[in-house]
Order: sequence, then C-alpha cells, then structure tokens
Amino acid sequence: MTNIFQAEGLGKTYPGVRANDDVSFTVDAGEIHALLGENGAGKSTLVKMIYGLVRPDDGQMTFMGTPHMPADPRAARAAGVAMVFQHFSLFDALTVAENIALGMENPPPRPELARRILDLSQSYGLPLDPARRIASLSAGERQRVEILRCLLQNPRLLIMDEPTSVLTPQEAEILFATLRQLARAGTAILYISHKLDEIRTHCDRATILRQGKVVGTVDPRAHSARQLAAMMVGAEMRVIDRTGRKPGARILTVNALATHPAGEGVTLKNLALALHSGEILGIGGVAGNGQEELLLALSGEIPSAPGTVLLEGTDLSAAGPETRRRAGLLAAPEDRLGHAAVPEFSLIENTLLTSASRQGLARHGIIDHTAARAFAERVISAFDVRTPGPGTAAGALSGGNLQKFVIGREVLGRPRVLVVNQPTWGVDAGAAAAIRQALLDLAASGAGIIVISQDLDELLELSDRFCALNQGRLSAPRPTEGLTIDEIGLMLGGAHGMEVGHVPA
Ligand SMILES: Nc1ncnc2c1ncn2[C@@H]1O[C@H](COP(=O)(O)OP(=O)(O)OP(=O)(O)O)[C@@H](O)[C@H]1O
Repeated sequence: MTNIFQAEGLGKTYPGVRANDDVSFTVDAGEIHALLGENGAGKSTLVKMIYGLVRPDDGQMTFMGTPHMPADPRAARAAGVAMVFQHFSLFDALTVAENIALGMENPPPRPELARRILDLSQSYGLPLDPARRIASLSAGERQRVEILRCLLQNPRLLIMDEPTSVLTPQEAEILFATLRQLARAGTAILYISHKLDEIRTHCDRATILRQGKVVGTVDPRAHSARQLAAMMVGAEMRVIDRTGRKPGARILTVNALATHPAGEGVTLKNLALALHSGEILGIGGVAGNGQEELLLALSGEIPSAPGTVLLEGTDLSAAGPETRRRAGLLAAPEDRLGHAAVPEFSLIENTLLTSASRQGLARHGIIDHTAARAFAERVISAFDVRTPGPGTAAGALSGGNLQKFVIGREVLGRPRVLVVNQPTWGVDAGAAAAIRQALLDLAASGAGIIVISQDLDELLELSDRFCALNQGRLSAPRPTEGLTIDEIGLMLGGAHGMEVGHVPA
C-alpha cells in the first residue's frame, strides 16, 4: 500500500478550544481508514482542514506526493479530495440533478448529467431519480445525493463524515459495498463514524482522537468495541439501567391521523396509537416513510382533523406547537441544525425557541436573560455538552454536542409526552448511552415517550412496545420483550428500500 495522504503536526485553535493539537497520521491508497473519537474530539475539524474549509494554525499536509494546503474546497476538489458532510448542503426547491450541477465546475448538459447520475447510482446500488425534488427526499436519500455528487468527481481521497447515521443497516451494507469497490480501485477513504461495530467490520485502520490529540492508529478488527470506546474516552462505558419504570394511565391518544402535505412528501394514513405514562414506544422503519411527518403532526407543525391528537383527553389536533408545548407535548426533530436549532443563534437564544413558556424565560413578551442563561447552563451541565459556554452559537458546536443540547433542552422541559426522532444520531457511544439513560429516567418519572429511530438496537434497548412505520402506515404495536429480529423484519417488511430477505434468518 502506498501512502497517499500524510498530516504532520496539524493544529487548530478556536476561541477557548484546542480543536486539533499536533495531529500526525497517514492514509494509504485503497484503504478505508476510520477516524474515531468522542463528540468534540476534533474529527470534523481535522477533515475540514484536509478539505480546505478550515486553515490549520500549524503543521503540514502532503497529498499524492505534493504539499497540500487547499485555500478552499474548490482547490481541495481540484487536487482530488471529495467530502460527504454530516449536515446536508442541498437546496430543497431544486431537483437532484440541479443540486449536483450546482456543485460542479463544468456541468454537462442536463440530459447527460441525468444519465451519468443514473449510471453511477445503479453501478453503486444507490437508487436515485435525478428529477426528484430534494424537498421530497428522506434524509437517507439526501445523503445518496451527496455521495453521488462526490463520486462524479472521481476522487482519490473520499472523506465521509458519519455517512451511515441516517441509513438503515441494509443501506449501510450497500454503502460499504460501494466503498470497498472504490477502495479496490485505489481510492483512499477517510471515514468518521461513532458506530464501533461498523468500523470493526469494514475499516482497515482506525486513528483515534481524544481532546484534539491522536491517541494512536490501530487495526480495529483486533479490538472489541468496548476497547475502542475505552481508548476514545480514556475510561469504561456505563451500563444502561432500565429499572424503575411502571407504565400507567393512557396519556396520549392518536386516532385516525392522516396528513395531506402540500406537494411532495409522505402522507400519514389513518394512524392510531396509545401511549401510556411511564412508557417508551419505539417506532422503527426506513427514513422517508413518514417519520418526520409523524413528529410534525404530533408537535403541531402539521395540523390534523379534530379528534386525532389527544393529550390526557384534551383535543390538541388544531393547536399549534406553542399551545402543545404549554400543555406538555414536546418534540425533538431529527434535523438538529435548522429545525431543532438555529445555527447562528447562541445556545441561550436556542433555549428560548422551545422553552420560553414552560421555563418562564419570557414574561409579557420580555426575555428574562438571566433565567434563559441559567436554563441553558443547566442543559449544558446535565447533558455534558462540550462548549466554551451558553453564549456560543449552536452552529459552532460539534454535531454530537448539539444533539445532546437539543435532547437535553426538551428532557429538562419536564414533558408529559416527548417525541424524539433519531435521538442519538451522530452521538458518540458514551453520550448515546447517557441520552438513552436520560430518556429511560424521564419515562421512570412518569412521562410518555415516543422514540422514532432507524437504529433497531436502540429501539430494542429503550422501548416497552415496538411498531413499524411503513409508507405512512403504522403497524400494530408489539411488546418489545421477546421480540426477535425476524419478527421485526416482518413488521418492517415491504418498507421501501428494505427487503425482508436481508434480515438474518
Ligand atoms: N467554528 C467553530 N468555532 C468554535 N469552536 C468550534 C468550531 N468548530 C468546532 N469547534 C470546537 O472544536 C472542538 C472540536 O470539534 P469537532 O467538530 O472537530 O469535533 P468532532 O470530533 O467532529 O465531534 P462530533 O463527533 O460531535 O461531530 C469542539 O470543542 C467544538 O466545539
């Protein structure tokens, strides 16, 4: 194997944070190289330096034998580096092909581009219609657009920042087949993920970062997930405690819930569910089958017919998000940057967005800054959000730390019912365990929780009952205890993009 990329002594300091400190490592042609580390360890900062988005304060890089210090992403792309981001950078109103054309230096005529997209998507098993509008795509499909956009550039080094966090296990397998295919052809892949099992199965080497420093480069196959996690955090992981929950009275009733979104998107079809106090209901399924719509219909962002959403007997179907929040029905959506939080707003301002009324952070339209700051500080400390302080802009937080903040803000909002979509997306193993524990503790205190997730292990770990959402329809719930992966496969069966045949017998 030949060394294609080398970093020597890279450093980057942000106000109050040494994000990268003396980072040296190499990536070989044809290898899938994982970057591992806790939230905030400096992984994104490192790859942004390679991709020309951030300029290092110190150190050098070499790429394909020549010094590499790209002034911007365009220069990095010209040198042969491509990157798939953790957050999507797509225009909702445009089609797949239009978005891809926007990122190209010299886009070919539209019909030819559409053909190339189709060809690539077929040869890499990533189905995508070039004429679809981005607004109608699920998170998983949006990611495919980003991946295909990169593959069209024929990169020598492909950087992927948590690419599988929005994919189902089956879609992730397909992606890894794609990456293997690329690696065999000599492309180097630098791969950020928090999924340790995935890294152990698919990556050739792993470089571990802790607090901005390289701890070491290891063969991930030679270590257990637990050992890798311990190297990342420098300590052992905690064990989840599921005790103390007693499902009580019915708290949320959803009846004949149907949505009719304008334009594209999934319509919910005649959904019914009952949630009890102290209970966690898990909803599994492939993204794009109505998960986001269900959250919006429960949070009040999509109104529904009278009698369809009842909280403790009160009909909230016509109520907007603020009225529902006051009543105790809180939600944490999947898209943390843009939907759950405003990137340019400080964490204090972001707490005001959803918590002003429940926490008494504003009176008669006047913001109580002291109270807002104190609440933001409570969230930061209770959920171990790594940030210089509550005045930091949400967009400056690492992905996982923002996720902890968003979940923490709602959990500390003392909900009667909390609806969360992908609660541990992009969160490191230790923090994911802490978030899951917080949800279990919240249920133990009497709240009802709906967890929507693509992570089956997470749903099995958390939920008392499980149901599947498939093309806008919800299956009948089943108790999680004793439920086998086969049975779950059947419940999810027929969901688009997921075949029962993939579920191990
Ligand atoms: N633009 C910025 N301004 C200020 N601080 C920043 C900025 N970007 C990153 N940081 C800080 O630098 C540190 C490293 O962040 P980085 O995003 O590189 O971590 P990460 O390992 O990618 O985390 P995650 O797994 O959560 O995505 C964090 O403490 C983060 O808050």
